[in-house]
Amino acid sequence: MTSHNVDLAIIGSGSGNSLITNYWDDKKVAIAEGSTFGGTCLNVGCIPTKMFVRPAHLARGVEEAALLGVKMSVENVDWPAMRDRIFGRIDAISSGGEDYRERLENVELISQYVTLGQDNTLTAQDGTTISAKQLVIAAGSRPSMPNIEGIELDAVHTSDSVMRLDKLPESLVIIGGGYIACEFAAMFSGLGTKVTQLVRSGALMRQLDTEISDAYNKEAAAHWTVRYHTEAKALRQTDSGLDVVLGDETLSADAVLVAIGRIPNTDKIGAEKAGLDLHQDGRLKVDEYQRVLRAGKPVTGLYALGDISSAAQLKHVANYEARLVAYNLEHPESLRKNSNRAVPAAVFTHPEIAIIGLTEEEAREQLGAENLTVKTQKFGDTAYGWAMEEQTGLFKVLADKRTGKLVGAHAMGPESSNLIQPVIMAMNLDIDAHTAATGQYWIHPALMEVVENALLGLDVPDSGLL
Ligand SMILES: Cc1cc2nc3c(=O)[nH]c(=O)nc-3n(C[C@H](O)[C@H](O)[C@H](O)COP(=O)(O)OP(=O)(O)OC[C@H]3O[C@@H](n4cnc5c(N)ncnc54)[C@H](O)[C@@H]3O)c2cc1C
Ligand SMILES: NC(=O)c1ccc[n+]([C@@H]2O[C@H](COP(=O)([O-])OP(=O)(O)OC[C@H]3O[C@@H](n4cnc5c(N)ncnc54)[C@H](O)[C@@H]3O)[C@@H](O)[C@H]2O)c1
Repeated sequence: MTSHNVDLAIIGSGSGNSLITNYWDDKKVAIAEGSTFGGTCLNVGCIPTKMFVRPAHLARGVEEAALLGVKMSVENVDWPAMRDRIFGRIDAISSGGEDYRERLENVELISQYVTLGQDNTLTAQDGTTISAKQLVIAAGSRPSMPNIEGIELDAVHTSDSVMRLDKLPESLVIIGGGYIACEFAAMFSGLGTKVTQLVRSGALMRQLDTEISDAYNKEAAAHWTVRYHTEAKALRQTDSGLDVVLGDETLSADAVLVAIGRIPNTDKIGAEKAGLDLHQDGRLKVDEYQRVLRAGKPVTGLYALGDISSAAQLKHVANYEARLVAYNLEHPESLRKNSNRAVPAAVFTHPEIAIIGLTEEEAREQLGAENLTVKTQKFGDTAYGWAMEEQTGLFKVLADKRTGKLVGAHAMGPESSNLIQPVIMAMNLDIDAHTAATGQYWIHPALMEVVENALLGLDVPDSGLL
């Protein structure tokens, strides 16, 4: 039986892989990865999805062009070429990263699933044991599946498999109304698939600020079919695809995509058996230094990061936590705390959405309505918005009237994920709204003027700048 004694062991090769800095060059490290090297973001998450979003966006360009007096048509969507270009790049990056780790003398790559034992030990599927001075759990999350008849059928997909389909489905039923469902609904419908999205509640992306959520739901429903208050009761194989039973009614589709949330892999690593503290949703509990808790106390030398412990299942959060854990592993005598700064996110659906901080409802509750100032700037009321004939985009900012402190921003429209960054910067660096608006030049007539105008529209104290 093989056993390894190492200075550092890591479960998971997503953000966990970046913990292996030069500091470990003269020390022993083991990294366990039971699936494809590189984790979710690279192989089945952020990167391939956005590589599909781009061609879908181009295909949708026909709509915008028509508004501007250019008649275009999409001749052909070559799904196999698109898919092979995307995974031709991604698979090579994954296997290149794996080869690199395998070649490093100080690193032991364990290409198997492992489970936790006592005192920072791990056991692999073939019985290999790893005993580590410090251990990091970065084992991520996986798609959650509803318990309905037919869920195991071949034509039922999750985000793990739907991007590798042999051909572009003519029709697709998507179950779910969150990030993944809305990104794939926009992507497949943009490429020409007839998409029907089934949502249990009365709104897609219902956690959004209500003004943005209302605007987004209107736009989504104008581009693909959204069925609210609708649940799939059973899925049945047919000669041509699947029947999706809704109750009295049945929909037919080539394929079904399930996107109803992701569950942390704590069960897979045996976290409960190892006595580690869990949140109700199955995440590991960690303290402000990312140390894993057992009976409310941090376990010496045991850290967690990313989807397995974070409320925000986002790659920039996993990467930030990896930088923090890397620092703390290397400086056990002077640990640094998680900044707990506001977490931004963007949803690459159509139209694109970006968010940071409080919604208007939350801000009213927290600051008091009388202390809140809000401005919603229409993209269509700026020079570049005219150039684009933009009719739906919104950029909303919220601030404390008394101090000018920005407390949130919510955007829907082209390039929202980029446009929101100056507000993220102002919020993180504590720059008040008036200084952010007037303390710099804003390039004219760039689309970014949407943000300038939104900030200028707030009722906040004058910074003295012009
Ligand atoms: C379709 C999709 C699109 C997304 N798009 C975005 C986006 O645009 N922007 C964004 O910020 N976030 C996005 N995300 C979320 C983002 O991908 C995750 O938050 C991030 O990848 C989490 O990183 P991680 O290191 O915590 O986990 P992962 O990258 O999932 O890594 C965990 C690794 O651990 C391995 N593992 C698990 N259990 C074991 C075990 N017992 N033994 C050995 N190995 C194990 C897994 O195989 C996996 O490779 C998306 C996610 C999905 C699914
Ligand atoms: N652009 C991005 O940053 C990005 C993109 C994709 C995924 N992600 C991350 O991945 C996470 C998971 O994405 P997701 O879309 O799977 O989850 P989600 O939490 O965003 O949305 C899940 C949706 O499924 C619904 N739902 C839950 N159970 C259901 C059931 N049994 N039947 C029908 N509907 C049900 C929920 O009401 C919700 O609308 C996201 O929360 C996000 O953090 C981020």
